[in-house]
Amino acid sequence: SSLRDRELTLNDFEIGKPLGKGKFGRVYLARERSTGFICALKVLHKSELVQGKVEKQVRREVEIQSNLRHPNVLRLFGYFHDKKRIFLVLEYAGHGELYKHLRKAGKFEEWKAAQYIAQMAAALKYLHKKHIMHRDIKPENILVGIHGEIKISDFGWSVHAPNNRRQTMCGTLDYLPPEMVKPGGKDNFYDEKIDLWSLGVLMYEFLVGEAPFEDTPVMTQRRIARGEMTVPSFVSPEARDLIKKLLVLDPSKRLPLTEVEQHPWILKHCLAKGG
Ligand SMILES: Clc1cnc2c(Nc3ccc(N4CCOCC4)cc3)nc(-c3cccnc3)cn12
Repeated sequence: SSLRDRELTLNDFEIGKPLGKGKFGRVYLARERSTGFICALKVLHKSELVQGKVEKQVRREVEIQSNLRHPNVLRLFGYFHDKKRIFLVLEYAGHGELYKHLRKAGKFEEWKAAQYIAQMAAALKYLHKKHIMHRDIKPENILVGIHGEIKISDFGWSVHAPNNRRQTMCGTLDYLPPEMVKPGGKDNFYDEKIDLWSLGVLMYEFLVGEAPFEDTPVMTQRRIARGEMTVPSFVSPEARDLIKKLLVLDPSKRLPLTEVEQHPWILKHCLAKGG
């Protein structure tokens, strides 16, 4: 019977090397015995999820990600649990975490950054068409597949737009848009345009090697709220133009994803479709 037709259990898998650990669990290389299918098995401990009050978030991650099919979105093939743990059967991304490649390289060459941003725009367009906003776009949540293509992973924060987030968030503020850092921002309604802002922050970080508003937490919030950032002179004029069209305070004035895909900086570095 095919993988999808029956309840999976841990015995269906041979567990390989640990690939790494995330905030709430470890990821292992695994092979499904009957088919030899290689995948990544993410193990979450129920006790930790309850402590972290994230069980709802994990349920949402599973629900959302298991219905997504896109080359730049990491597949969730299935899940199962035993008394103590939840197991997510995920697509194996052969080249690991994008942020490790970014830290190793310092910053990416413009052609590579443009290809990654084009793939991110395609993935976000797919998600937004399903009224899903990711809300946590950053290098740490992007993996690299065996052919160098990027895969958005970790949908723990994604929700159906529009939304006003209740769950407290932790980790870096660098990627938050103005509408979420402004006082009262948390209780305003915001929509998928927050991912456009994060795409601009991601593009800046790819090209410069650090986030545009990186500072102390208080200063970061203030600089985001005012859109205060400078683009170094080594960044090409076309790239600077696209960054400026994404890092716009007013969400309604941010460049739509279709226009990101057709921006001269993207077309210059990516084989134009049908070109
Ligand atoms: Cl989900 C998921 C699917 N695939 C992966 C993956 N794949 C992966 C591939 C290759 C290498 N190596 C390539 C040679 O140099 C050493 C690392 C690491 C991870 N990693 C993580 C992960 C998660 C947390 C920390 N660290 C890695 C999660 N993954």
